[in-house]
Amino acid sequence: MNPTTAAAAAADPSKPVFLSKAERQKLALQRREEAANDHKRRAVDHLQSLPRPTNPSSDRRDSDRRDPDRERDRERDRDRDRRSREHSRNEKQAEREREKELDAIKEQYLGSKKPKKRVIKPSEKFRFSFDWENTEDTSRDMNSLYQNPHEARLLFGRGFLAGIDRREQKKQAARYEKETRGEIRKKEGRLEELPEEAAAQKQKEAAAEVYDAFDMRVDRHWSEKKLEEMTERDWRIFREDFNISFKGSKLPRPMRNWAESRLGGELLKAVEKAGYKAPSPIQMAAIPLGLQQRDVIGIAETGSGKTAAFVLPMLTYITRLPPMTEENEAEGPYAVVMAPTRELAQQIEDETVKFAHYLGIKVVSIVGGQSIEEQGF
Ligand SMILES: Nc1ncnc2c1ncn2[C@@H]1O[C@H](COP(=O)(O)OP(=O)(O)OP(=O)(O)O)[C@@H](O)[C@H]1O
Repeated sequence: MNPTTAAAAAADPSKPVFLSKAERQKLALQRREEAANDHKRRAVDHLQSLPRPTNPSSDRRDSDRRDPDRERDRERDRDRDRRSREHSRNEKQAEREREKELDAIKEQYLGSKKPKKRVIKPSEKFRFSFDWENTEDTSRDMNSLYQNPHEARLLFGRGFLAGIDRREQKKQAARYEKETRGEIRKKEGRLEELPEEAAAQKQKEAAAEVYDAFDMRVDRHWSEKKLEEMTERDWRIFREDFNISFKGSKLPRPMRNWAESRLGGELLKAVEKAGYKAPSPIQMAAIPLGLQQRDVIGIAETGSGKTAAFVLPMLTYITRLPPMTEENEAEGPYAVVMAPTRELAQQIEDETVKFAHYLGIKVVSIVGGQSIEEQGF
């Protein structure tokens, strides 16, 4: 406002006063500043009027400060709780350790009982399974032919079904025959059964009560059978009788007696002369394998005839080799048997000599600690 206008306004306030642009801008700025200040003041007033948030810890601290005894008591309680918790935790830990130790002892003495992993056979794994059971099928076959399936009657009651008690089948057949005869009689208008029919029926019923020769048939023992008559079952019983078990593939049958062994005639004579009436189980099992020149690990108790079990096939093999002459004698012995002790070496020599003697085969045992020249000749 210039001095002239200001003076004029002061002189007469009711009169409109001309304000220049600069004066108007200045006035507007002043008004805005006042409004902003006013707004700020109101906001501050509002904040101060709000309730102040209380600080609990500071409150507690204040009250604690006021009551230190109570705080000490509380601290003591907390300490006691902590100690009792620790104690029970330690006890539980000790209990667990004791149980573990007990389990370890049990496992050592009773053996572990780890559950075996069940191996699912491929046939079980890939078996096709229907979504429903056969019995759940409630649909009825509309064809009456299939509603009452006919029970098979083999050869009009004369045959037998496998797996079903033969006596039961005979009784059923006799009953069926009686019923059929009755129906025929009715059709023919006869009331009474003919005496021969009644007798035949009685005979049939009586026969159904007893086991016939076929039912009672008992298979012969393997020892009464020829080699070619032996069945798988007979061989199984034979192996069980002599406690013979094998591990390996393409195994030959064990020999049941010396006659069935494929030892040469000379050797069989030697066996007879040695007084070996029947082969021992290890000989039954190992000699056929030895004669096939297979590698064998034979396990049998001491004194069970293991020596003859490998010596006899060895001698059989040697008899097939060309005889020893001046030309080939330097090539070495026909066979070498190694033994872990001198006693065993001598024992094997004695046993081998029993048979080799008849075949003209020379046997020597060579042991450590003695002159080789002395032993070789
Ligand atoms: N089939 C047989 N019949 C009768 N006696 C036999 C028969 N086979 C072996 N013997 C005799 O049985 C005795 C023991 O045989 P052998 O020494 O071969 O047994 P072993 O199983 O080798 O014993 P070890 O384990 O002590 O070596 C020998 O005197 C032997 O002559």
